Amino acid sequence: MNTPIETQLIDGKAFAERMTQKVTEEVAELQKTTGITPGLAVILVGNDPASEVYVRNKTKQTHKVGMRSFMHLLPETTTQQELLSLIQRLNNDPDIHGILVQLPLPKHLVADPIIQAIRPEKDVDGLTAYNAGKLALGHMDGFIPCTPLGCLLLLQQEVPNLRGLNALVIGASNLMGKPMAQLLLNQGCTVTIAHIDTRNTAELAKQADIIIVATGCRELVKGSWIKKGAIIIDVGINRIISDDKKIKLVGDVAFQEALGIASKITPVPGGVGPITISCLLHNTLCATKKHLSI
Ligand SMILES: Nc1nc(=O)c2c([nH]1)NC[C@@H]1CN(c3ccc(C(=O)N[C@@H](CCC(=O)O)C(=O)O)cc3)C=[N+]21
Repeated sequence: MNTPIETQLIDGKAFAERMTQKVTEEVAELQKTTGITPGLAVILVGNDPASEVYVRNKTKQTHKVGMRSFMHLLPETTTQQELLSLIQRLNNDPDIHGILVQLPLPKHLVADPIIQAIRPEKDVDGLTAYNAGKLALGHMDGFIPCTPLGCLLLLQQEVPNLRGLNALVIGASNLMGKPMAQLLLNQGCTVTIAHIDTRNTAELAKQADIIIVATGCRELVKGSWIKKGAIIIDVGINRIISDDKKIKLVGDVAFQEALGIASKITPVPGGVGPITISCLLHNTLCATKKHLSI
């Protein structure tokens, strides 16, 4: 009864590369026909090492697809007003089609008013009330946050029809868990959201055909929580010091334990992370096209 099954690793890197390739071709085509180059502004406040890695990756990829990247690295001491002024400036800059404020912000800043100051047409992170509301209404023409969008595209590749499946989303953030749940609901899944106060997450997980976990809690999901044949999307990125004293990335799923139980799983690294960036570039291209009304 408990014979292990073969677990397939979902290659997020290959998926991301295909997506990025398509964006590259479309950017070239857009330039040829309109002379316009999509521009993405990324704002990073302070010097959180993990955020610096992501922002550097984003810049590199933005250039790779032929877009312009406008990087704003601001000191830890930046005030709320300074950040708001910068957003206003970027909102009005015709060379900029997408604006992303890297989260989390330093503690003295209040993120929500800053995010809400972004013009919804340039909100490639999909975090403004307008875009979040669109998604909640089931409209797919607003901007969808990059990580949940990437998870959905990946899932759709693996399971063409998601209708009627039990999906458990663990984590309820505005950036990931909430929009993920909305997307899965729109696809006809029966969606449960577990979060920090949920008392029976393991029990809920055992019922799930799909588990998507984004908590920042390393190896939270144990092998014993997983239903045989379930599909696991691991959004967690936790840095640990391994036995050989090297920094190693691990996800929110006890990966070794999941092998032989899950039918498919995304590895960390090389799973969801690279797709997030491809989706950001995709959203920036969409923002540029919308701006040009094409
Ligand atoms: N406003 C905002 N929007 C975001 O989309 C956003 C954010 N804030 N804050 C932080 C999270 C995290 N995030 C990642 C992007 C790329 C990788 C990525 O490339 N990961 C590689 C490994 C990179 C590494 O070495 O850390 C991988 O998983 O294979 C991971 C995570 C975007 N986020």
